[in-house]
Amino acid sequence: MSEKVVMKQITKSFSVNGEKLEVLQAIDLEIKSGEFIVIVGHSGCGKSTLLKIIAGLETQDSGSCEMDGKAITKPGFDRGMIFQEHRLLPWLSIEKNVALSLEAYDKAERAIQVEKYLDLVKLSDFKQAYPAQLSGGMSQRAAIARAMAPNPDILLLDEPFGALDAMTKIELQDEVKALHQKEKSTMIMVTHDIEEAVYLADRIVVMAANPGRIRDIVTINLGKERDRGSIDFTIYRKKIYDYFFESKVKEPEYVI
Ligand SMILES: Nc1ncnc2c1ncn2[C@@H]1O[C@H](COP(=O)(O)OP(=O)(O)OP(=O)(O)O)[C@@H](O)[C@H]1O
Repeated sequence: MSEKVVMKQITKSFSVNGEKLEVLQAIDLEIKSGEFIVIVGHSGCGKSTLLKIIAGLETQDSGSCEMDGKAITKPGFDRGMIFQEHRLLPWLSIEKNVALSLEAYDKAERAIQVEKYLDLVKLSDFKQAYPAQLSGGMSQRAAIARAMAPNPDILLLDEPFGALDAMTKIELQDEVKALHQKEKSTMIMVTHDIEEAVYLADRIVVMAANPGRIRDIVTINLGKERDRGSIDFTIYRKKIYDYFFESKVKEPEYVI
């Protein structure tokens, strides 16, 4: 696999109430084409800022961020982004919302892509519905279809399932996982949910806060089909959990 994204010595500060807030410090990260990367870390450690730099929505103060060897300077259809809230336009039907990301396509191709992705996220029967007529999970599925329809090389997911109930979240995790395997796009997700991270990631980037920096990168050697109840899964979950919380229960020794 070749490198899709290469970040070198990224730093980023914001000015808050006249004070300089150092948000990202010396971030070095290489993401391979087709990888599923999940970023975890305490609230405010700079996860979304990192994602926005890859999206071209924020610019680093120093260091470089490249995609396929070219500096990222602005957003583009080669990167799709999904947020915690679906951000669908309420006055457009679901199919028209999805078609919005397909400006560069001609009418016939646009219709094919809309059909394909609404089918993949199981919303074909709701293409003429409006966002207010969909549940939270369905709206998020529509947002996934909209982001994936232009065939982006990279899908950036910023806590996409954070506002969903537990059952819907599990269903959508499986759908995103299936899409990743089918479409072979590179996926970079931010989450607070450690189980979600272990379920989906090829590698988990563990961040530390103040300033935001990479504390560790954990490769998840669990294959593609993962059982949330297996011992190996539980060991990984605890390994990630232990980066953030001191365990009060004495666990048996484990080695990964
Ligand atoms: N545009 C901005 N202007 C000023 N400060 C900002 C801006 N964007 C982010 N920040 C600050 O940068 C820090 C990191 O924000 P960021 O959203 O990247 O963190 P996060 O790890 O994604 O947090 P959370 O998990 O709570 O979403 C926070 O203290 C935030 O207040």
